[in-house]
Amino acid sequence: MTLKFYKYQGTGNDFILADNRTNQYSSLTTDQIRRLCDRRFGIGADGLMLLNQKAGYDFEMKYFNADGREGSMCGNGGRCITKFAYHLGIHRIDYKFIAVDGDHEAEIDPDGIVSLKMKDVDKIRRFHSDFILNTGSPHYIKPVNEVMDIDVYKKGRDIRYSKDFEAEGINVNFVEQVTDDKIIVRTYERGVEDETYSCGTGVTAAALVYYHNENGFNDVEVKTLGGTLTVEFDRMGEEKYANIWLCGPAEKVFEGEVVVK
Ligand SMILES: N[C@H](CCC[C@H](N)C(=O)O)C(=O)O
Repeated sequence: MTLKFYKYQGTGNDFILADNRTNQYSSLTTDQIRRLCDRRFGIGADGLMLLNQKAGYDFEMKYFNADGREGSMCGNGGRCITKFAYHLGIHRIDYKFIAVDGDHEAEIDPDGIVSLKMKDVDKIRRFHSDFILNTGSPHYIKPVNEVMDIDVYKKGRDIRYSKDFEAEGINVNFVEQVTDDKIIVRTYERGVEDETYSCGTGVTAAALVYYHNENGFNDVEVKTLGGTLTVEFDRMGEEKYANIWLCGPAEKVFEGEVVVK
């Protein structure tokens, strides 16, 4: 099969996208997706997404991690696929799409910034001196000093493959607070099994945890290795977070065709 693909990135979290509205790519296998995402044998990406047709929605987002397996929600992916939908001619003021964790809304600013509404969060678990929560994907949040000096691959891997998380896996975020409304996040991603330049659901999780700690923000600027995102949300009483929006750039990098064997 020949795959017509589009490469996108959102703060350095990069994806292969394909228009699957006629189901022509639905038969892609785990091995084929893993190979396409491989940075030496393939196009190279943190994940692959299919844009599917879905009644009642502008589109459906089907997301696969770089290991070829279907992942849980991807925040940067959701922002990139919205831009992709726009480029395919699906023009809306308010996009409505469905992903693995349910319904999402998204908007594209005149300056190209894409904002994505994330699912509500109603539980943040304490785990020793760290935190665990699900923002569409499961996240482990570890507060640290000097996040740039951390060996994210090694330390992230140790947590991800520890007894508590080995079976299901978890995404591990190391977070440094810079000022009252600014944090830096570095993420070890499950399914990529490496550090990525940015993880949207991880950035969202980190922003919520810092509010949960009553540091008082509801509009948090988050720096990642690949750029800056903002997270806006309302805290509705104890441990209930709603109207969570993840905002930042999402750009097409190139497009092409590849023969998939
Ligand atoms: N990069 C993604 C997270 C992908 C989730 C995936 N790593 C999984 O746990 O299935 C993001 O921007 O939110």
